[in-house]
Amino acid sequence: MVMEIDREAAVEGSERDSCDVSHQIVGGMEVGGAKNDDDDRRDRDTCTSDLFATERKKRMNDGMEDEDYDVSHQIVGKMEVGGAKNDDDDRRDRDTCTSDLFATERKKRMNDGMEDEDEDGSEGGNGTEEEEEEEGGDGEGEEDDDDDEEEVPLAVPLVLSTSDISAAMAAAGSSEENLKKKVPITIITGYLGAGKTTLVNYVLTAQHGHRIAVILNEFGAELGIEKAMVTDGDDGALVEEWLELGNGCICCNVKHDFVQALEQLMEKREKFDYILLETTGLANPGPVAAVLWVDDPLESSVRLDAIVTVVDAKNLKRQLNEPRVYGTVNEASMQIAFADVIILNKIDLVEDEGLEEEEEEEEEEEEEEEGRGGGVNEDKPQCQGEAAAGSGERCRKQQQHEEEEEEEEEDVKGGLGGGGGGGGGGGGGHQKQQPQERQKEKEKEGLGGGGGGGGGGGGDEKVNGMVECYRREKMQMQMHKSKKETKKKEMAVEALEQEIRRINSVARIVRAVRCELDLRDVLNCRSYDPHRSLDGEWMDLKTLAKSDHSHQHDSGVGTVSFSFDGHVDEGKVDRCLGNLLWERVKASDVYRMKGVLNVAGSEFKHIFQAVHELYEIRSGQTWKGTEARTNRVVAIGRNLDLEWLRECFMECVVKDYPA
Ligand SMILES: Nc1nc2c(ncn2[C@@H]2O[C@H](COP(=O)(O)OP(=O)(O)OP(=O)(O)O)[C@@H](O)[C@H]2O)c(=O)[nH]1
Repeated sequence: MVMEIDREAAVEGSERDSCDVSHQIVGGMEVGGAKNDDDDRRDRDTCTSDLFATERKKRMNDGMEDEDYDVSHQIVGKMEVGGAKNDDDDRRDRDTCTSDLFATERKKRMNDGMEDEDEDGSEGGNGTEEEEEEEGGDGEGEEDDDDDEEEVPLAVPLVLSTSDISAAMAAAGSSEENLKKKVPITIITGYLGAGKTTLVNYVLTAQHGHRIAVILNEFGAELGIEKAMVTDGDDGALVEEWLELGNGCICCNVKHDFVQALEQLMEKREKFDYILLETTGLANPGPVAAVLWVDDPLESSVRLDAIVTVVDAKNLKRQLNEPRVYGTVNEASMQIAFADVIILNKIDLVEDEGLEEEEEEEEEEEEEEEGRGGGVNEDKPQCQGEAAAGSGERCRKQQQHEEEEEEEEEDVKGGLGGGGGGGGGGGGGHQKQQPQERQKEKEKEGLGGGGGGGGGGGGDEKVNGMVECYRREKMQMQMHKSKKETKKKEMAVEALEQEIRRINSVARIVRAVRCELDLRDVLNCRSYDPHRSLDGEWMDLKTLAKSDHSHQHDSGVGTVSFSFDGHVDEGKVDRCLGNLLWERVKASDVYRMKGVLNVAGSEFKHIFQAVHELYEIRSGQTWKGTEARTNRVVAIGRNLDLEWLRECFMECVVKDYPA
């Protein structure tokens, strides 16, 4: 089953009253005065949202759980718009969900050849002007250019089985072909100053063979600034098309404008084959992603490729812990939560803050070990091959000590030999020799007598030796220091990755400086492609969900994953997902979800996915003979309770289902 949004429908939703649309859907339904003005978007949104919520609640009350889980169908028959409209408690903007249903309806109607039937769900309902136009239309569901004559999308039952999908595919060409026709769009999000523009510039100037259109979302006052920062190349050669969205944040007040602007951009689609969308630093990518996540193979001309979140490695901790008004979520956490790919940028600026203690302890341990073993430590600087001369001071003292010893010996010998000398200083004076050898040499020197003046030369060599010793020691110290620094930095970066993982345990993390990375990490990721093998998606989904798992950041945002056995009732899972995403039971807020289901009566794995308030359940590949038919679920959101979520899903398991 697919719950999706249609951009056209969304445009319609923004251009006219959504309640009006609902009115068309349900035929004789009373919508009250909501139809009139389009100056009050909030009312409209509430209205459409409530249509959905009300219907769901009603269905539950009516004990319809065991019926066909055709939510949209039920809505057509049972919506009560008037009362629902005033439910101010529902803060969520569900207009996308309703748009989605409307679009779905229209598609289904086309597939079913129902154009001539009365769709309004109320017998004998009056056909509206729009419906009449649609009936007389071309059957392709094309929008009429004239606003006044726009088609009205309708809600209908939608149960996509594999055969439905195959049929749709066959009608539209193969999925691969179709996918190619769609323009991929990558959402680039990230906190203020994280490096989003740097990434856009990097992509634009790299070799990838794409003709790229860039969409920039800026706050009104900044309009033009962001564009000026993007490298456009000579004569604008690097950017095929621009789209600037001002007047606010794309995730809230310019969402509708965005959809419209995107439509206009798509009219020039022959000029580009890839879109990069850079959001403002404070954007919540969820609603935008939901708008773009149009998964039907027939309808959309764009496909959401991936949400790429750029993270500022230097400031991440501070940003994640920035206090927020109670009940609201830190944008930085949200952006990480929604990500398919996270670029941990600016790692050149990562400092080893907070690691001193750990590091000192480590150092102490090393030294202790050294003291115990007395052996050579490769990391430690050594003086002229001497083992474990740990510091310049030690080197100097050791050398001084050896020199003094030598001088003493020489004095004695000089006295004995009667002819002073020191015999040439033995090439540097502090070379270590076996005592016996040294003794022999000294004896020779003494016996040879004379040789005065050689001592001076020996002194020079000693100085040279000292210099050489210090030079080597300095080099070794530097190497040691840089090794230590690299190690500390590595530990600091790992700590940041762990922090990210506590929020989103499944996104791919790519480290970068100035966003220089392998372009395959950000382009054509196909993160939302239902035909892609599960192995490649949210990389750890398979392994992650094998055992129950719950990570949560201090902000309350985190990842939970679990698995369970049994055959599930798809309809129940559908309702379960609806509840989780729309009802916010137990104050939970699910941002992203993915999973594999073992659906009763099906030989196919069913893959479900949720983004913001939209979700889909699709049948995928067949279960292999030897494969364990385990249900697996991964969810990212706020205040997620593993046990409770697990229970919700477990309730969907069909009891006594034959093995
Ligand atoms: N040292 C360092 N600086 C970086 C790196 N990446 C980006 N910068 C710098 O960080 C600053 C902000 O980068 P932008 O790309 O403008 O960041 P942004 O996310 O687009 O910023 P806003 O649009 O203001 O939210 C610029 O001065 C960049 O040159 C990096 O990896 N290391």
